[in-house]
Amino acid sequence: MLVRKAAIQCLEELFVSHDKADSAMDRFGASLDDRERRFLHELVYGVLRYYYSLEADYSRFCRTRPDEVARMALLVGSYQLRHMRVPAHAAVSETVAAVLQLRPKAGGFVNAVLRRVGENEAPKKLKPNQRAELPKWIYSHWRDDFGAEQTEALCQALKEVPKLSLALFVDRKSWIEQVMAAGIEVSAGQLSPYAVLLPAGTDITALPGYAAGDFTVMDQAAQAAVMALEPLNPSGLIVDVCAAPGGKTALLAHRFPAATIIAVELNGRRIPRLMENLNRLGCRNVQVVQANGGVLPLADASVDAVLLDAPCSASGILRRHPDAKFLHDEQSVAALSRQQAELLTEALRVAGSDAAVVYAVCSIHRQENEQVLAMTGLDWHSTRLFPAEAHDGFFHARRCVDQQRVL
Ligand SMILES: C[S@@+](CC[C@H](N)C(=O)[O-])C[C@H]1O[C@@H](n2cnc3c(N)ncnc32)[C@H](O)[C@@H]1O
Repeated sequence: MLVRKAAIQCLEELFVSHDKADSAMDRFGASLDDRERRFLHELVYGVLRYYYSLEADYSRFCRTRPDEVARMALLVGSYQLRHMRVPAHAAVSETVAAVLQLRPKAGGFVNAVLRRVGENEAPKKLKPNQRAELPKWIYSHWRDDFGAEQTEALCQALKEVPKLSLALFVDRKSWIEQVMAAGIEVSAGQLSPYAVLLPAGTDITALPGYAAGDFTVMDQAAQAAVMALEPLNPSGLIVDVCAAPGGKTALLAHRFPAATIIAVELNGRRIPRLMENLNRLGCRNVQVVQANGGVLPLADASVDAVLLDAPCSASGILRRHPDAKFLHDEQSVAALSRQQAELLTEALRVAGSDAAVVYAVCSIHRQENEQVLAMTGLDWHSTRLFPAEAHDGFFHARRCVDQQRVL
């Protein structure tokens, strides 16, 4: 009952205060033990993944619109009934017990509706966005931009639990052999020579080289953005703008060991983790600078390469962060698009005319992809990776060289 109560509180926090799911779980799950925290995670993430079909499901039995606590409880209860192997009577009674603690008056209503959900099959007919488990606005944009078939496939991929993807900083072939010898399923990723894929839920602390910092968790689609950066001078100056928590900085540092890398991060609270990660991963050629990527403390045309991994709406990684679909709307995406263009303009200022420049975001919305590039007036070679079984959704673009900057 305690876990269900925490799940209802986390979801309410997310929907009312727009807090991220992870920070809400830290707050409301603080007193839970490890097993309970895993259950809390499953409930909260499960509801966020299947929100639209769950809402369509229980709404059939509501005559009035439930208040927020009751609504969250109906989602948590319906998720257990439809997607978990919790006995139906426990799913209902434990969820109702949690509601009685939070909003006693809503207990009878939640009980009656959840019982009806349990007695009936899930609705067969859902609207396209409900089937896709997406807000209407995202579904319509994607269907218009990518077509119905591609949208269907990528939405299916977004419902799957993603594989564990690592960036490995030691010889990949022998590491894979070692892991296979231990009876763990593992394969090389196709998008980066550093990538390895393991089953979801693999305990990374049990993998070889964990203590030595031989790898970091990073989706191979994100690694592909780092691979796209090809400076003419691999021992020159590389700037990584928007660097924390430092996954791509670490990959850059290992890929270009003779280069000097400046990792720029605005948020001071994220810098200790960035430094800790770089230290743990043995990156000796990185200087961390706290600065605004929109006003870089660097002269014009002074660097050999820039990677800009801009803040975005995370639409490509919804299966890892299903809360992101509720934390953004069309207005916030438009604001992000403007911020991304400003950061990119500044990245181009510090890059020499023959410097390598890569723009990257973990969102696949055109507003955060091609529309941002269009604002530079330059030609770009861009790659949009749709979410798939073996990787997240990601977008990266490399500036085509041999062109004058038009600012
Ligand atoms: C997408 S995350 C970067 C992930 C990182 N590159 C990695 O691979 O681990 C975006 C980061 O940009 C930072 N950020 C946001 N606005 C910024 C700005 N104006 N200048 C510099 N950093 C910024 C955020 O604090 C966040 O740490």
